Parts: sequence; C-alpha cells; structure tokens
Amino acid sequence: MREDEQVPPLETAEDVMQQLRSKATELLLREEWKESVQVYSQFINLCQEQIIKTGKNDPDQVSKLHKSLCLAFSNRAEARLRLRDFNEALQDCEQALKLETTHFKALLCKGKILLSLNRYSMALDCFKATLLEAHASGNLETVNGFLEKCKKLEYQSRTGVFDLSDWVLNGFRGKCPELAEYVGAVQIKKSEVSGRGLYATKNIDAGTLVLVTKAIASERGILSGEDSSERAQLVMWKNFIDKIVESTSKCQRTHHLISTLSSGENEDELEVPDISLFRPESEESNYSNGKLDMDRILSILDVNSLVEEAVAAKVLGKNRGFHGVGLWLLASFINHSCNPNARRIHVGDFVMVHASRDVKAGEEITLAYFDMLSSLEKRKEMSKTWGFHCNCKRCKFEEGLSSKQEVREIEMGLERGIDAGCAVYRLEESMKRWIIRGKEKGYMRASIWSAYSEAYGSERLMKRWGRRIPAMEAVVDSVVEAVGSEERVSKVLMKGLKRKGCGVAEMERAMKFGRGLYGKVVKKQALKSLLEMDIS
Ligand SMILES: C[S@@+](CC[C@H](N)C(=O)[O-])C[C@H]1O[C@@H](n2cnc3c(N)ncnc32)[C@H](O)[C@@H]1O
Repeated sequence: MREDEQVPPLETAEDVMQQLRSKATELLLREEWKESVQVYSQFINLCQEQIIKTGKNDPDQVSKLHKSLCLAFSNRAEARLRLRDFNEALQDCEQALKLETTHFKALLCKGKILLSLNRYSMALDCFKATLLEAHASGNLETVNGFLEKCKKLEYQSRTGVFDLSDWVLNGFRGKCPELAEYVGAVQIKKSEVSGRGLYATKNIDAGTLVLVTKAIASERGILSGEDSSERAQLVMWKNFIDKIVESTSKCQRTHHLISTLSSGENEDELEVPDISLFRPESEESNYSNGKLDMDRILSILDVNSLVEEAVAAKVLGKNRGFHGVGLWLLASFINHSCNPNARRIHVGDFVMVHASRDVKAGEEITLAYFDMLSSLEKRKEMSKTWGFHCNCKRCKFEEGLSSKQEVREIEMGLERGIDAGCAVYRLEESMKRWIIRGKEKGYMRASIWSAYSEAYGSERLMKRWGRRIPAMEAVVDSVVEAVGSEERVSKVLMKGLKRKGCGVAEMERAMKFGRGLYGKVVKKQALKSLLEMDIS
C-alpha cells in the first residue's frame, strides 16, 4: 500500500450492528422469513456481546442496546411465527418481554402465536395488554380486530356453539369462517371394538358437536384421468408426509400427540391418553417424546389419516371438488362402526365431528370409514381393505343371523336386477317372520338401502308395491335410529317430503334429520338451504 493511500476506517461494532439491523428489516419487509431470522440472530448475538462489554460503565448505552435487542427479538419472533416455528417464536417474545414488559410488538406477536396454538384466553390477555400502546401508536384497529377474533374463538371453544349460517347462505363466498378447536362431552377409553376409542360422557343429542379440530397437516388436489390421478395421488401423499414430518420436528406437542396414535400394531396394549392433552387450552408443556422414526410415522398415517370426501363426511366451501387428505389428532381415536353415530363436516382445515343420531352417555362415538349402506358381504370386503375385521354390533348381529341365507338370496337377486320393490317386500315379510324389531330392523334395511331408495323414488314401483311395503318415513326413521343420518337417506326423505308438499310436520322431520346430517352448526334457514342443495 502506498503511503498516500487512505486506510479504510475499521468498522465499529456499532456499524456492523447498524448494517445487520437494516438488512434484517429489509428481509422482514420482503417476507423472506428464513433469511430474516438468520440476520436477526447475528444481530442479537452481537448486541448481547456489546451489552456485556459495555457493562456498568455506560448505562445510557446499555439502555439503548436493550431497546434494540428487544425490537430484534420481537421481529425475529414475527418471522418465526410466519415459519410456524411457534415454540421458538414464543421464546423470542418472552426474551423481549423480559427486557420491556409492555413492548407492543412483542405482546402483539405473542398474542398471535398463542392464537395459532389455540390458547385463546391467554391470547386475549396479550391483546388486551397492548390496548394502551395501540391507542397511542394508531394501531387500535389492528388490535381490535385480533380482540374480536379471539373473543369469538374463546367463546366457540368454551361452549361448542358455532354458527356457519351466513357463510352457507352466502353460497360459501368469501373467506372460510375462522373456527376454534373444541372438545365436547367425550373421553378416550379402551374400546370393545379395538384398542382405544372415543366415548360420550353425557347423553348427546343428534347434531351436537363432539369435537372440532384443525389438521396437523392436509393436502388437496384435483384427480382426473387414471394415470395422472395415480401420479397426482403419489405427489399429494409425499407432500402430506413432508408436512407432517415438518410439524413434528417443529413442535414438541405435535410430536408427542402423534406418538400416541395407533400404528396398527398391538392396538389393545396401547396406553390410553388423557383427553385433556387434546384440549385447545391445554397447559401441558413437559412432553416426553417417544421415538417417532419415519417407518412409525408412515404406519401412523396409514392407520389414521382421513380422506375429506369420504361417505361419512361432507366438505363445505371451496375445498369441495378436491381430493383431500389430512391428519386430525383427536378424530384419530374414533373407531369405525357399520351402525355409526357420528359424521364429519370439513370446513377449510378443520374437521367438525357431530352426533348423527342420539347418543347415550357411555356409548362409543363411531364413524363409518366406508359405505355402511351396503350388505354384510360388501362391508366385510371393505373392512378387509382397511386392514381389520369389523367387530361392530351390526356386523355381529348380521353374522349371527340364522336366516343369513335368505338375506343373501335377496341381495343376490338385487345384483341380478330383480325388481327393487320386490326385494323390499321380501325383506319386510321375512323380518316379520323372523320377529326382527327395533334397531335391528334398521340394520337390515340399511343393508339393501339402494332397493328402498329405488322403490320410494319410482312412481311405477310405488304404484305396484306401495301398499305392500312400509311408508317411506317409517323406514327412514328406523334407518336413522340404527345408523344415523346419511346423505342418500336424506335425498329419499327430502324428495318424498317435497312430493307431499312441505307442511309443518314434514318441515320438523326434515330439520331433525338435517341436524343429524350437518350438525348444529347452522340455523334453520341455512340448514334448509343445505338440504335443498343436496337434492338439486
Ligand atoms: C383411526 S384408528 C382408531 C383408533 C384406534 N382403535 C386406536 O386405539 O388408536 C383405526 C384403527 O382402529 C381399529 N378399528 C377401528 N374400527 C374398528 C372396527 N370396527 N373393528 C375392528 N377394528 C377397528 C383398526 O385397527 C383401525 O386400523
């Protein structure tokens, strides 16, 4: 270097901090969350070093550094929140709040994180604590928005009262409604069917919600054409697995809760987790995480992931028409039954499970994993593809029926194309002879439901068989009592009631049925519109 050349001044720590701070802010504004976290981390380290170096010599300087550090923790928390690194984001907020207990950004971010973790009342406290500062800094509208949302979710999760009426009546336009997680009157217990199951702790009437829970991960796609659909399914499955792995690695709670699910082996020996673990406001924080390697994750997903557009489910809103797969933790404890008492409604990433018929305290909550409006033979085949032999009450009853052969003949007749009215007539006459009553009558009728549906839907068949077979309403009632409300049964009922002209009694019947089908999540007018949509 020549003598006359100027030596660049050495960068002071302050300069470097200034550069890092500008860079991190820029990345945050550009929504480059990962990079922003990295640069904020460098800034935070340097800032902490400077605080130690400065020590007690310069209190003003230390106070300035604390201010910068507090802001950096809050901003890194925001970026981590966007990356769904909730635990680390929460730790950053705590660090910031240690330095400044009422720091606006830190409190706001903490509230948002708690909201994402379904801790509604704690989130509410955080937002309330920002109010003074929000007022002074012109952020009142933002904070009020969060407060409103939080109050609504806290109320939903405490009471189980949800109302999707406006959204339904609006033709599902606009944003999907925000939902809270909710756990109703249920507990997890050893099941007579297999492993653990979900049980009612109180009488639950048809339509009442049992649980509402958000997917740990979900994936959707449009499947069309055989080849592309197979490929599309594989891609979807891979993306779904990646999302699950990411969630388990980022959140100890998710990791722990997933590890409580069945992987299909030795189900009867599995521990029974306490329902409180799954409650949205759960305070648990010490999770003993069991081993969860890739093989185990894959087996767990095989046994527990649900397809949204399944027979016992209804997808509302923009996800209709998509093939969707997801993992919903508490819903994973619900066993299958061919005489189920629950159904699910999918709204965005949430699943809402409700009673599809009245359920008694102590009764197991069950869903139909596959089509329960079909014969014992077909159901046996379907449960085989699911990897289990169905142990439900209805299967046991039908397997033990001494007149099995006669039923089989009626079913085979239907397969050969005999008159549906004739099949219904034969089954009804046979049931009289075998003295089959109550729920069991409903089981048998559900097994050849397609014949009942065809008969009641055809003027020609009704002219021929109408006086010799029971009235449609009585058959629907017995099927619903046995296997709960179902969409195809709804079609027969609604069309029948429409033909008769909807009087008060008919309307009452339709509403009662509709609550079992859709759950008590909409008011009368919206329920009517949903039922009409089904038959249009
Ligand atoms: C989503 S898990 C249900 C909860 C499970 N029983 C547990 O302990 O975690 C599905 C598994 O439960 C068992 N299962 C569910 N319904 C059944 C039924 N009706 N009969 C026999 N096994 C059933 C099967 O092993 C099935 O793979």
